[in-house]
Amino acid sequence: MEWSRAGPLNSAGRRGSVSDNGRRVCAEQLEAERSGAVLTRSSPPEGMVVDGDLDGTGAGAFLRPPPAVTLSWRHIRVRVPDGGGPGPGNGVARRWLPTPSWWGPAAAKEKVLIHDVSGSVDGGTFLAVTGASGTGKTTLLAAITKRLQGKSVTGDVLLNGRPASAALLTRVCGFVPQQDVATETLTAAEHLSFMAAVRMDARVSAGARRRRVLALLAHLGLSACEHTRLSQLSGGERRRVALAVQLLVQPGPLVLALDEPCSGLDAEGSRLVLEALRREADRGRAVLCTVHQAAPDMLRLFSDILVLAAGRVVFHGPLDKAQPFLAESGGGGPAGWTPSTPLNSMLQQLNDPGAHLDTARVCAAFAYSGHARLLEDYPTSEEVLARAAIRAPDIKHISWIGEVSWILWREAVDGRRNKSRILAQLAMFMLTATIMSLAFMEVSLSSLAGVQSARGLLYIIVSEVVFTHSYAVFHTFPAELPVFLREAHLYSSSAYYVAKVLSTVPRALLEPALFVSVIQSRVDLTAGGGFTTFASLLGVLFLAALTASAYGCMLSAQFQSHGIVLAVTQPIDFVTVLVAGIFNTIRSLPVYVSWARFVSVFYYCHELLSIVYWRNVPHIDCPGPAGSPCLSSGQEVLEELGFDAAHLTRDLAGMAALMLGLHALGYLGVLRRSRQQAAY
Ligand SMILES: Nc1ncnc2c1ncn2[C@@H]1O[C@H](COP(=O)(O)OP(=O)(O)OP(=O)(O)O)[C@@H](O)[C@H]1O
Repeated sequence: MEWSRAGPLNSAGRRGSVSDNGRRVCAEQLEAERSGAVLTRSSPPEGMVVDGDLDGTGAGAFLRPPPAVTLSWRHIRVRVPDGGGPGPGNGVARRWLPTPSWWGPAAAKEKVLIHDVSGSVDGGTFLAVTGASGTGKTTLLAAITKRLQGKSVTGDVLLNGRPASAALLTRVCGFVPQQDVATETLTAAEHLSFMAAVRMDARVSAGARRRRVLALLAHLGLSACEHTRLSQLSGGERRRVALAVQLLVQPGPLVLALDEPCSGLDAEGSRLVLEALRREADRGRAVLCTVHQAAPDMLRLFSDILVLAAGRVVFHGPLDKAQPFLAESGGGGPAGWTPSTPLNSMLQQLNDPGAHLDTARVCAAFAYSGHARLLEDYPTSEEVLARAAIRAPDIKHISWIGEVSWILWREAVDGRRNKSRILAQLAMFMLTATIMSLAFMEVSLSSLAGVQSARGLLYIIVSEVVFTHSYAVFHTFPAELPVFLREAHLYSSSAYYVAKVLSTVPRALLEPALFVSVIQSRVDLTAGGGFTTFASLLGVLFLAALTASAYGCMLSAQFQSHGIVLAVTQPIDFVTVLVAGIFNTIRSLPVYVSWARFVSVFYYCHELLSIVYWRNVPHIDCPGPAGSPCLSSGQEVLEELGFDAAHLTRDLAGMAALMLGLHALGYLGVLRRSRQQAAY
């Protein structure tokens, strides 16, 4: 098979013309914009705007055509440790357990997902990466955009013939994964506004950002969904919102890579998405997307196709060359392809494991074709090297405070949309307070029983506030991890952590205040100490709620799953409650246990509340028979508990230090996560 002179990789051939095509389109559009003409290049669906003021600045999208770009990859090989094999030796267990012979032979050490794949895509090209499920389409897409983590990847990725770093590719190559994750309660416009704020140049005004968002929504046929929550969008609308996010920054990504943008969509939804992508390619971007199965009329939207089978290339080249190549190299085999077999049915057979095709034979035919050699040589050809080196766009990022503010804004919107859950939690908290106030309203300090009840009440307040505020945030980071990892390159981890912590503050202030106010309405929590004592109690509980929430943040930032967080907290809760002076006096604890009180929010809070309460009780009646046990003052109660009124300042400082220490650990947990798994 010989099509090298007409092939896409030939300097005089189609790739050159596709790329030129992209520039030509831009020039045409520029001319049209100048003359005020309306462009209708690719017949958009109704309601979809092809052109317009996409940058929201009045300049028009095409005044800045993207530079000519060629993304190439050479000898890409992706390997993973093979965790398969017989017996329970998979994954973590394999590393620690010996492999007894009865589990069967040891499994191979690694599995190759992508075998020495080379290829290239120019600006102006719309490349379909297709193949059966599990053939490595997603892996290849992630490898050539350097988004792949945790797998051993070798080979080169080049931009205009020069080696491209992961950082550069992150900046110039938009990547839309198959399952896009976002804050689901936001509307399409809100989500885009947030993304515009953290992605676009900080010098772009808020008004221009807003116009850009609206123009993109119109451009992608999403104007009707402007105020629809992401969770309520259809699959196709959702994909187009994800595409809009990638197009926010001008001049936009030179390369757009999308993993299965049509998965789960009906024919109409797929058409809308692919047509939108086609237009992006027509503007000079290199657009690659994986497609599991594309109907013939969808396939026609692509200019090039890369067919994979078991991590090897079956064919990579212009769409119109695929059918003749496959007919020739696969002819005579069990498939019985002839020159008239439609490409679509060939692809279907390739995707069907039941067809038992000898894909190795077709792959070999491609590997030994002159075309495959051209694919390897093309990235460093004179034509490609003559193009300007690609540099990351000079974008001024918003300030750290700006990042915190925008993340807080998103938290606030999310909170507003979840207000029924928040109100239900508050109502339950208040119900608990009401029940407690009813249960303890008869408390009188004129007997030992009354003293015990007062001690019990203080402890229940401590445990209610601490448990509620720590458990309330256990889910925070595990639940948001996918969103955070997708966005980790858009804002700093510290801004994210600080915003998440700040968003817990209103609740930590409001709930204890309401809680003790409800109890105070029936039971005197000040022991006659008046407003000052009540304010002191509140202050202690605010600090305790903030520290408990710091503990929750720390634990949830360390572990990926909410279930693990709940499992880990149990022994920690047990020890920290044990040393809080509730079930035994502090004095009775052995040294090797009692030190734990200095990291126990229960201990600090319990001692502080006890000091604030009992120091107002100079005298307690001891009405029982002479010689019966008696605590005759608040001071004696404190001593009995093992507490000391002189610890007031020490405990306040200790609790504040504990809070800061827990947040430092929590932040380190978030930082570790952001580095371990980059956005994919
Ligand atoms: N970390 C890993 N360890 C072992 N195997 C892996 C790992 N990641 C991916 N694989 C395997 O690599 C192969 C390619 O996966 P990939 O997701 O790239 O396929 P795909 O062609 O995109 O499939 P689909 O169309 O179903 O999305 C699959 O067989 C998958 O099970």
